[in-house]
Amino acid sequence: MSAAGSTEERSGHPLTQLWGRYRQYRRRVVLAFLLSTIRKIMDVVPELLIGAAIDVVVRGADSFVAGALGVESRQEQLIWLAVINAVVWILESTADYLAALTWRNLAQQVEHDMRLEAYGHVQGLDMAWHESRPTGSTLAVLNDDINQLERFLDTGVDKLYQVALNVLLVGAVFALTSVTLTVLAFLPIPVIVVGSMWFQRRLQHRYARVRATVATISGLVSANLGGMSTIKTFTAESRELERVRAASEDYKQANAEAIRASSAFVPLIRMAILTGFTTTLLLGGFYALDGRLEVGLYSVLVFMTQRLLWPLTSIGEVLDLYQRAMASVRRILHLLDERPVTVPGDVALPAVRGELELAGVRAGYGDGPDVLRQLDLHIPAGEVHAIVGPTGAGKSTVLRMLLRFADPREGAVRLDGVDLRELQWETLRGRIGYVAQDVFLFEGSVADNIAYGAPDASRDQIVRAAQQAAAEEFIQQMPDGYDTHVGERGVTLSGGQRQRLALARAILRDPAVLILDEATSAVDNETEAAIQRSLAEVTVGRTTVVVAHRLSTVRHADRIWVLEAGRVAEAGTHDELVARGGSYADLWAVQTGLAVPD
Ligand SMILES: Nc1ncnc2c1ncn2[C@@H]1O[C@H](COP(=O)(O)OP(=O)(O)OP(=O)(O)O)[C@@H](O)[C@H]1O
Repeated sequence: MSAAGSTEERSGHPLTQLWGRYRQYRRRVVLAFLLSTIRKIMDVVPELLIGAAIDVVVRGADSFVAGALGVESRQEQLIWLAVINAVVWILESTADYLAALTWRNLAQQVEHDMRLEAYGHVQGLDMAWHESRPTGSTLAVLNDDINQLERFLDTGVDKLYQVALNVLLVGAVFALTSVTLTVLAFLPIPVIVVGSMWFQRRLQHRYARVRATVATISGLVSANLGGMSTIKTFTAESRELERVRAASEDYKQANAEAIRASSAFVPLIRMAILTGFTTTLLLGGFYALDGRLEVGLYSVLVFMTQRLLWPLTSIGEVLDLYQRAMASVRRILHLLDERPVTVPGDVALPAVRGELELAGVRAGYGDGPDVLRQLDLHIPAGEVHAIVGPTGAGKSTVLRMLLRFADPREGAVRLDGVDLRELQWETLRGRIGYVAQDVFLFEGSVADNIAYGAPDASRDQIVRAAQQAAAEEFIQQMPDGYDTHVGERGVTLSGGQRQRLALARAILRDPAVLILDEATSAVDNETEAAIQRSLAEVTVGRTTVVVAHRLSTVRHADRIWVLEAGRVAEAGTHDELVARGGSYADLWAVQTGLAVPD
């Protein structure tokens, strides 16, 4: 099992799995099939009526209609046939409308449910899972693959069913008429079926490749859109265009292969149809001339052969849709089969004091090397502790452990003495305020963003949190103050402003534990001083863990942990560490200008 997640593949055909998964729609599926059946039956009847009409004209009082309805006059018989025909057409039109409505609504409903289920599922997967794959490829499943399934359910299933039902119904008419003709007219069908299966197999892996290339393009494009400023800074536009071109070329190639295979299908079927049609035309004609077959029935059979075989040409198109949809369903189900590794426990602490502890923690990413090695760290409730150290020492990884974005490979992380693995998310993450290095702001107003973790907060509470985070001043200078819209990822705000909003957001929840990852790295000295003053106020009564590069921000901490290569190199108060003359003292000297780095 990799740290990125485990997969629990359910076996079985994708459609069987869907059938099992969406039990609530079974009745609607049955209804849709029923309506499709009525429509198809009504669709075949006019052909029989044509035969009956010819029969009336040729045989008069001896016709099938005369026998069935007890009407002798040809004119009257024809009027009856016209009335029946009108009724059949009305029934067919009604069934057609209702069938289309049922299938399409079903497709929309399944698409909606599946999108919600898949998105909800993705939200529940580990951070490690999210970090281990490009966002774009997850997006491709959530958008393209789910749309592909919708397209198939919308018209594909119905078309496939129509083709199969057609063979059955027309087959029944043939069988009732002449066994010889049935055998001959149906001769092409095994060729078509075997041919279809052969094509299907050839198409299957081609479509899997098409879906995979879609995911690659989506991943690349969404990553590039996110990193547009970097692309522009390095004038890498043409290089990136080239990469997208290569990925798109791959997609085109994969699609071209699939199209080549699926297009060859129709000509093959046309040849088979020609054989069946010619046989019925000639042999049926000879039978009619010999008087072994009624003229009316002969005309029915000729029409029916057309009926039987021509729709089979659309089977290629339907199979195409089917194969694409199945490739998509497999990808969706594969995503749904991903299981989170870090699942919540069931312990709920009534009140969280905020004591934190890492005991003998060994941790890392994926299958990579250990990033934290036998780390012991104890943070008593209510104290302010800082974690410092060179870049890559594992500071952010410690915070990751505290938020339980991942579990340690060895050792334990505890909150108030309880292993995090035993706690409910609400007790753990619900009681922690976290300000990340890279602040994410949502579409909405400034106030909405501050209240993100406490949607019921009053405007007064929001303003108070903003004041504590030293954000009040710049918010008031914005065009609509707290109602100013901040765009996607808060692009209208500076890095420092974003950090302060994130801080206000964390404070508003009144968390027992406040975790700040470089929360003041993007602010100027004056703002930092303002935040420091606010922090002195907001950290009272709650445990605070601060990761910082700028040591001035943490010099008043109750304890400073200096990490080096995943271990605690030294720990103590600022004064103790400076007096000790170790790596912290060196770093302090460099940062305060008392020494120059080597
Ligand atoms: N998502 C990740 N996947 C794989 N390795 C990672 C990931 N994040 C961090 N690492 C690795 O873990 C190690 C510690 O990273 P971490 O971010 O904890 O260090 P840090 O002390 O916070 O560094 P900085 O001060 O630069 O933020 C680094 O070697 C880094 O390469």
